[in-house]
Amino acid sequence: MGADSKGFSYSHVSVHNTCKDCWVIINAKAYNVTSFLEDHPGGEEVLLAAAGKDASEEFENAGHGSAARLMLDEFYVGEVDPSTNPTPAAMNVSPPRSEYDKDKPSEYVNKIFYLLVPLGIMTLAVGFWFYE
Ligand code: HEM
Repeated sequence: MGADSKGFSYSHVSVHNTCKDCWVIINAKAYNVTSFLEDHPGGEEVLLAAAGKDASEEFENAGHGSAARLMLDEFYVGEVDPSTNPTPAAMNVSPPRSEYDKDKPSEYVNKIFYLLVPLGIMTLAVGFWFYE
């Protein structure tokens, strides 16, 4: 199974996930970084953790500079067909909001409420004090 006109599938890349055969996907391109594991300035652990997977986000988040981006060419093995991506995140589909996120607005409203109640009581108390 190799790269056809659409490139490698995600499942093809996912089998290259060991220290002796390590590929990563960055921006829909597959890179064979096996020979680079020991030399990677960010450590081999991070590359191994991303082995066989889409590491686009991790790559961007690590703040790689132009040197790192230029190095990518050295390890390029082919395009990856985005339609074979098993995770929706990389296909730019935002995941459904979790239960936790759904609670967020009401938590915020609660906090304002807790602040407003003592403030209201204080205003009333000061009002009574002045009008007595
Ligand atoms: C083919 C892929 C990669 C190449 C060629 C590469 C190359 C480099 C290079 C040259 C640096 C030194 C700093 C710089 O020039 O920007 C670096 C740093 C770093 N890389 Fe990568 N990298 C790759 C993939 C990754 C991935 C997938 C991750 C995370 C999962 C990662 C995490 C890091 C981190 C955390 C540093 C910072 C190290 C520090 O500042 O101490 N890298 N990488």
